[in-house]
Amino acid sequence: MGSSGDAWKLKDHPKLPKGKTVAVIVLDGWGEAKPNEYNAISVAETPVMDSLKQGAPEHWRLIKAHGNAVGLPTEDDMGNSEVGHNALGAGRIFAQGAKLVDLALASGKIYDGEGFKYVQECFEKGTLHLIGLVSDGGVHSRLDQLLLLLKGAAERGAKRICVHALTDGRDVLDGSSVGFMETLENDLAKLREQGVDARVASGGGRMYVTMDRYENDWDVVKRGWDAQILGEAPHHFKDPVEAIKKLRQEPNATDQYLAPFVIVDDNGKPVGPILDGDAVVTFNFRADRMVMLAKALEYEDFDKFDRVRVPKIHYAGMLQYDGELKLPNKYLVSPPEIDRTSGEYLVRNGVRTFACSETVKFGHVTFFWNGNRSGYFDEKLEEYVEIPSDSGITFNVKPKMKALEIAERTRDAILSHKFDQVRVNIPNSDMVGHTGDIKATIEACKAADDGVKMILEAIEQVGGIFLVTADHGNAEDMVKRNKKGEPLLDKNGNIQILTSHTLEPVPIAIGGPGLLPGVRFRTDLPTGGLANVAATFMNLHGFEAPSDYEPTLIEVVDN
Ligand SMILES: O=C(O)[C@@H](CO)OP(=O)(O)O
Ligand SMILES: [Mn+2]
Ligand SMILES: [Mn+2]
Repeated sequence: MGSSGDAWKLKDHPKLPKGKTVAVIVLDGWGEAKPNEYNAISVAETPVMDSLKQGAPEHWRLIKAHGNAVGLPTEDDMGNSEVGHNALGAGRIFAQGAKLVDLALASGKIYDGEGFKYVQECFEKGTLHLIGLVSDGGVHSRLDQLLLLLKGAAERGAKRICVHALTDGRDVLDGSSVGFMETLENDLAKLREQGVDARVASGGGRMYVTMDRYENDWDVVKRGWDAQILGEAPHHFKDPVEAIKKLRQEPNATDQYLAPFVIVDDNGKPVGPILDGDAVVTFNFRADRMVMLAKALEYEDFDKFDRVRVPKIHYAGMLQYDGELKLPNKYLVSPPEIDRTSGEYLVRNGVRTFACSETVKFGHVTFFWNGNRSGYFDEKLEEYVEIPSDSGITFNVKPKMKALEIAERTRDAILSHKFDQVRVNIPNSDMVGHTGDIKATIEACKAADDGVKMILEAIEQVGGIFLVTADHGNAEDMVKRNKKGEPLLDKNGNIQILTSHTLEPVPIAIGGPGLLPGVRFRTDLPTGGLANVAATFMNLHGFEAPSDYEPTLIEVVDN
């Protein structure tokens, strides 16, 4: 595609005009649930979002943001930013990494590919290292996939295997890392009985070790490098379950922020630094938080931190994390091929596009939005602005994050009249929601609402159109619940805080002075989801969406 201009040409919408400035606002982690004390969004002062809701059903409705609607394996899979922004930007539902890996493992095809063969070359003499997130969250990785991969690799000749485990507590309950590590240890023990020297070699909390994203804080990746590659960490343990239990007792320790540790033998020597001749697989399927480590492992010219020692390894990702950068070069499962995104179509039809967020979500409205592709389609027509995020803090400390700055830059972009589409991600409800701090999350939701207000005011001034939605739920439910929906208590009688995303639907609202009076949400698409949004805003730009896109959510009635 793309060689001929005609292939990209979008049909004019029969009724809707071109040339209106359209603001597409994504509130990250903003779902819809019944008001109650654990619904930070309902408790927070959010006059703008509340007023949009008054527009239901014509200009406000709910859409699905989890499970099959975003290409995840089951309806029990909560949504996440990767699949959410992929669906929003691509306008179609693609089988996502989680599902593709499931299929490749079930069919055994994962072992037939070039990627596995490449790592397999090291099995005779070297160690196979598996680095990734150990939980059943299903957002970045899944423990059951890791266990299958361990078994499969052992059956195919791996004699020595080291797992470098990152603890979660963000997609799953805080404290659950102990149980996941026990499960992993159990399986490793079985492999040891079969004569495979299989063990955990290092660990640390995902937000403090390895899994930074969008180059917000390279120290995070360095801490992982030191533990995983060099075998150096401030804490030494003989047993990984023991390690987690002990480190969780440190002040403010959580699964997400657990200090890095290495496992040592009876002589105090690290059991699994990564050495020349070893194989490495990063087993997360999701891209954003693996790209930085992949760069450190793969790039010869790398200057983000001193790697000290760069082992000669055979490295493969579970997936290729960045198709444009071909990073990593080798991978076990081919990623979804998300082509012909709305971003590319609109730019190729002359829509001048501005995208903005702060660092921790910047790639969401650029990279994920554009089908896991970095960079511009057309530099002359696009501008992507990244507001630097705070680093080295948990976001409950500064719940306003950069919402104001994002809104200001977006307002200025709208008022400049240089853009036809402005697209933003406002991260507060998600990033602060993940800390589990309800009070801070309430402040975060207010800050997000203030940000929306500023952007809508600018749209008002230029006679434009807005579309406000979210990528998945988070802040609308901060407590773990039983099947009846009642809050669950822990053994001390405290509520169990929910730090993860949810299965809730998300709102979508349209409006602004540029919206023709006859435009309203259709009533014949009750199960609409995030993938229906792209066709919707393409219409608002005056175009018909390509015929294979999920249908638009709007219709135009003659008044
Ligand atoms: O922080 C992240 O990596 C995920 C949760 O694991 O959140 P989001 O999908 O909203 O980016
Ligand atoms: Mn998100
Ligand atoms: Mn999130």
